[in-house]
Amino acid sequence: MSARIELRHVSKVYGDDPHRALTLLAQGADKHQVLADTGSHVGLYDVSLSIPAGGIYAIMGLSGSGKSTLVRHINRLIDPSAGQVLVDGEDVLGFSAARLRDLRRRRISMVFQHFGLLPHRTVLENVAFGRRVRGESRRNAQAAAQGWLARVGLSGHERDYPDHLSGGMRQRVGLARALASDTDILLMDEPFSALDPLLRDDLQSQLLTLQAELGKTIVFITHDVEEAFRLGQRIALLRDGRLVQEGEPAAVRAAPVDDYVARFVARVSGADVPRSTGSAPG
Ligand SMILES: Nc1ncnc2c1ncn2[C@@H]1O[C@H](COP(=O)(O)OP(=O)(O)OP(=O)(O)O)[C@@H](O)[C@H]1O
Repeated sequence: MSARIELRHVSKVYGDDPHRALTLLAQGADKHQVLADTGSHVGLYDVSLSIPAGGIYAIMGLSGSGKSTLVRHINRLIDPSAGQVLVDGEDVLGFSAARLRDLRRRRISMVFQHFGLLPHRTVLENVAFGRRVRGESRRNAQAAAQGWLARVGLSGHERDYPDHLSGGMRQRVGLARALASDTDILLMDEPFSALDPLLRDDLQSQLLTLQAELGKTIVFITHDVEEAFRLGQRIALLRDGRLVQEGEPAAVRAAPVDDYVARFVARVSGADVPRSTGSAPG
């Protein structure tokens, strides 16, 4: 169970006159010029990429580079100013309200940095929530939730409230909730960024194991290049709303397209960083 995702020439401008901004961008303006000229913020510009089914796809970039904007297009929390977003070859922009609801309930779940848990519900209820919303009985939903809580090491915390848990435990609840929803796509927006390094390492390992076992399509946002290289079977690097480079980590490491990418990959331990732009491997 998994799903393929494709973005075709996706642009997103936050502002009143996206067409003017897009015209300026097409003429070569960058997001700073567009902001100065039009007052609009460029979230993404002309991003095309293909996310294969059944793997972890890491999207990295500095703060404001457009990572969250990109993933929020996949479940249409954001609609593009231009371009197409396809899930398994179908353009989600053409979906009816009912199909969109179905997409969000049955096909795509999200894990956020700040957990997004329901504070007045227990851990078990939080994890069972997605299944309950889909109409599953309480008994079945909670049985499934219990199983996922055990998988992420939280057995015994079913009746706790999120506020009583540490950050790492809350993030595990978020992960269990997404997995319990049994969607084939997981969108993860900086899920481990707030955690200390050891916990983060631990959760990264767990995510790799779970992905290998379950074969989900995971889109994982991070500003941490080491995390991107550890988790991603493919990685994409965004800068100022543009896609700078995309590919398998080894290929990106071996041949960064420019100095900006080279500086990024130099931070990955063991990286063999070419000194000049676009150098061949070795
Ligand atoms: N609702 C919004 N209204 C106006 N501008 C926005 C909005 N959301 C995002 N932006 C702008 O779009 C650009 C990309 O933002 P986005 O949040 O996608 O980046 P990001 O890489 O996820 O950053 P971060 O790591 O800080 O979350 C930024 O310049 C941001 O200010």
